[in-house]
Amino acid sequence: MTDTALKAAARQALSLMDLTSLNDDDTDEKVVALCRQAMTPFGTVAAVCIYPRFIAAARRTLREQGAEERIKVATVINFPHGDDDIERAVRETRAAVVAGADEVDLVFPWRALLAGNEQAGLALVRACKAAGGETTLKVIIESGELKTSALIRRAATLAIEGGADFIKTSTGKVAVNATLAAAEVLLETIRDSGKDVGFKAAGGVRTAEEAQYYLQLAAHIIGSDWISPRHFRFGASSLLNNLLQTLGAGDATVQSTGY
Ligand SMILES: O=C[C@H](O)COP(=O)(O)O
Repeated sequence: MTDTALKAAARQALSLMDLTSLNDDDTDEKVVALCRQAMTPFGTVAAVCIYPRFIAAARRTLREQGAEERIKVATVINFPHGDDDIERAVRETRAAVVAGADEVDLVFPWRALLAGNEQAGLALVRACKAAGGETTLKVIIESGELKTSALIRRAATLAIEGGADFIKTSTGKVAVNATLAAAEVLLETIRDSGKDVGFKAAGGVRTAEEAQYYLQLAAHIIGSDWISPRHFRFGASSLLNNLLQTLGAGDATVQSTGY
C-alpha cells in the first residue's frame, strides 16, 4: 500500500465525509466551529451531521462561508434509540425539513425486527420517506445490534423497500459500530436490489487506513465509479484530523480542526 494510494484514499474520504457532532453537550458555538472545519485546504466534506436543534446554526454558518451549495446539512431522527413510534418519527422528519435539513438519518426500529416484527420498520421508513419529500433519507440499520448477516440483510432490504436513499451501518452510540463485515452485507444488498441506493459507514471510523478499506470494499462489490457523495459517505466525528495529517496538512491546520 503506497503512500500515494493512501493519500488518494484520504482525499476521497474527506470529500465523502458527513462531519459529525452528536454529543449531549453540543452547543451552537460547537456546531459553528464544526461547520468551519468542514472547509479544508484539501476540499470540503460532503455534509455536516448534527442534532435537529442545530440545523439553523449550521445552515447560517455554511451560508456565511459560501458553502451552502457544496455542504449538505444532515440531522438525525428517531435517534439513537430506534423506537417504532411512526407518528413521532414522522413529526421529527417534518420538523427537520422545515428547519432546513437536506438529509435525515433515521434509525430503523431494529428492536422490533429482532422481535420478529418486519412491518414496523417497513412502515416507519415509508412514512418518513413520504414526510421528507425530496430530503435525502439515510436509514441507520444499527448492524452491531442486529449482529447476524441475515438480520442485517433483512433490515437493509426493508429499508430499501421503504424508500431509503442510503443505508447506514450505525448510530455510533452502541458497542459495535461500523465493521467491514457489516459493510459487505449492506453493499451486497444494495448491489442485489438493483436500486439507486447509497451506503454510509458510520461509527468508529477514525483513520485514513480504515477509510481506505471501506473504499476498496465498495469498489470491489459495486465498482469504483459508483463511489461519490451521491452514493457513499463516512459518518465520523474524529476522522477528519487523521485525514488532514495523512494529506500533509500543517500543524496549525490540524490543530484548528479541534479533532
Ligand atoms: O453517524 C455518525 C456517528 O455517530 C459518528 O460516530 P463516531 O463518533 O464514532 O465517529
